[in-house]
Parts: sequence; structure tokens; C-alpha cells
Amino acid sequence: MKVLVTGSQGQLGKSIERLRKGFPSLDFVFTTREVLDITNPDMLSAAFSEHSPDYCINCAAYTAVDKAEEEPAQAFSINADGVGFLAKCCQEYNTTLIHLSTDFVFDGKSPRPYTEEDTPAPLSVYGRSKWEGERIIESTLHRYFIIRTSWVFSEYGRNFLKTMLKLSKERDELKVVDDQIGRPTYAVDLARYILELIESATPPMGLVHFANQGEYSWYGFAQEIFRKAGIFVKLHPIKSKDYPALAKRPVYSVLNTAKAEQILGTSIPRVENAIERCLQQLHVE
Ligand SMILES: NC(=O)C1=CN([C@@H]2O[C@H](COP(=O)(O)OP(=O)(O)OC[C@H]3O[C@@H](n4cnc5c(N)ncnc54)[C@H](OP(=O)(O)O)[C@@H]3O)[C@@H](O)[C@H]2O)C=CC1
Ligand SMILES: Cc1cn([C@H]2C[C@H](O)[C@@H](COP(=O)(O)OP(=O)(O)O[C@H]3O[C@@H](C)C(=O)[C@@H](O)[C@H]3O)O2)c(=O)[nH]c1=O
Repeated sequence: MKVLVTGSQGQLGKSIERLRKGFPSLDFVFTTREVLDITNPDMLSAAFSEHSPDYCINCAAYTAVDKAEEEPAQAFSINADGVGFLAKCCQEYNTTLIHLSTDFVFDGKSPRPYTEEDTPAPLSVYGRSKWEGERIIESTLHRYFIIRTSWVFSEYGRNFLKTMLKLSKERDELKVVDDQIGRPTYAVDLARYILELIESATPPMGLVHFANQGEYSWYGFAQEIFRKAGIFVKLHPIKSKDYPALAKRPVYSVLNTAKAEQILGTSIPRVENAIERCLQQLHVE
């Protein structure tokens, strides 16, 4: 089974690469932006023609939520137009596309966890660009998974967990927002889920929500990170209005992951356990 991975230097791409040895039946082609820019149709055609992949995992994305407010064209170019070019190649080569999307497609007004049936209403440029990418896939392809995930952390790249560890070395006190609630997701658990989906040859099931078990505010998530890391830092809960940011974020973006668990018949690990495994990889205990 040939699997083409785009954006392989990001958190998810590197997590997939780390797990590859455990999936010997999968023949991976990992590509970086330099060799396969998804906004470049010629590069995409060449890659699909050379590899004829059975699956394409699209880890390429524009993920700078605040910066996207200032450069919406770049965000849409990657998260919507590039995804459209990729979907066309998948259609031509009969490739199953596994694409990633975000909890930020929702406005946060739901009184209960968001299911795949709920209608998006993004608050930010990033959220709108990701929703546009989803809709392009839905209107182009029959064989796809769009996996919406949230609050991704890992030992790789830039993410909230690593930012907290870094800031704790520089400051004695930190202020973190406690009025945004979501489900943190360890990129390695997400990567494993995706590879198990492919290995099990599960028929494409459209939209699926995936996140680790446990609802947190960013403040609560920070508390848990420091508790597990054995780091003492004075944490102050603050409101989003007191943490100025360009992009508006949903106050509640908890994803309901029942469908994901039902598809593979497995249960997704809890956030606390995922933090421990991530800290072990970072050698922080
Ligand atoms: N991070 C998070 O908290 C969340 C992420 N997601 C989604 O999950 C997916 C994976 O996210 P994550 O791994 O964290 O993302 P990262 O930002 O860590 O990685 C994205 C990768 O895509 C690459 N890339 C950007 N533009 C292109 C392009 N035109 N062609 C090819 N590659 C490109 C980037 O390269 P470069 O560094 O050179 O720009 C980077 O290596 C994304 O779809 C994201 O929207 C969903 C919810 C939460
Ligand atoms: C660093 C820091 C952040 N914060 C707040 C700001 C923000 O509301 C929240 C998280 O900040 P970050 O910038 O790490 O993350 P953010 O860009 O909000 O993360 C989002 O990224 C995109 C890609 C997604 O798809 C989302 O699921 C989500 O993970 O924490 C503090 O309150 N104090 C701090 O010291």
C-alpha cells in the first residue's frame, strides 16, 4: 500500500514518520514543501504520476492562526486552493485522501460536544480557510476522510506544550486563558489512528472527529503539563479579552469523537497519559 505524505516536516508529518516502522505493510513517500508544494499543480501532477499512491495523507497546512488574519490570501492559497489541487490529483489517480481539519471551524456556541453533523461557523480566517478546504474535498471526491482535530501538541515543531515549557524557564509567573475549552490532541496518537485506518482498509467514511479524551481550558492544560513535568511556576487564570490576539477563537470547541472510536473499535487515550508520553520523548519528567 503506497502512502504519500505531504507537509512531512510538521507535527503530524513527523509523528507519522516516527511510527512508520510499526506499519511495515505501508510503503511511505514523505515529501516536504520544497519538493512538493501543494499550491503548485505541476509538482503535484509529477508526484502523483511518479508514485500513483493508494492513500495521500495531507499534513500540509497554514496553521498560524493570528498571522492568517493579516495574510488571508496565503492561508486560503494553502488551506483551500492547494487542497483543491490535491483533491483533483486524488480523483485522477483513484487515491484515497486523508485530510486534516480543525475544531476552529466551529463558533463555540454549542452547549454540547460538536459532532460531524454540526454546521461550521468559523470565527477566524484560519477557520474559514480550513472549512473551505473541507467543502472543496466534499464536492470533488467520493473517497476521503476529513479528520477534524484540536489543540495538537507533540515533541515536534511549535505548540502550546512546548511554549509552556520554554516560558517556564524564562519566567516565574505565567498568565493563561481559562475561558476557552477544548480537547488537546497528541499528534502521535492522531498519527497512529490514521495509520491504523489505512492498515485496516476501512472504507472512506467522510468527516471524523479525533482528539484525546478529556476537556480542558488552556489554563487547565498548562496546569496538567507542569504537574506532569514536575515544574513549579505560578499560573494565573485570565480571560481571553485580557490576552490580546488578532484572531477570535471559539470559547468551546470540544469535539465528540464517538464516530472515530466506533470506526476502529478502539478507545482514544486520555490527555493526561498523552502528556506523559510526550514529556518522556522530550526527556522532561
Ligand atoms: N496544530 C494544531 O493545533 C492543529 C492542527 N490541525 C490541522 O492538522 C494538520 C497538521 O497540523 P500540524 O502538523 O500541527 O501543522 P504544522 O504547522 O506543524 O505543519 C504543517 C506543515 O505543512 C507545511 N506546509 C505549509 N504550506 C505548504 C505547502 N504549500 N506545501 C507543502 N507543505 C506545506 C509546513 O511547512 P513550512 O514549515 O515550511 O511552512 C509544515 O511543515 C493541519 O491540517 C492543521 O490545520 C487541526 C487542529 C489543531
Ligand atoms: C503562550 C500563551 C498562550 N495563551 C493562550 C492564547 C490562546 O488563546 C491559547 C493557545 O495559544 P496557541 O497560540 O498556542 O494556540 P492556537 O493558535 O490558539 O491553537 C490553535 O491552533 C490551530 C492550528 C488549531 O487548529 C486549533 O485547534 C488550536 O490548536 O493560549 C495564554 O493565555 N498565555 C500564554 O502565555
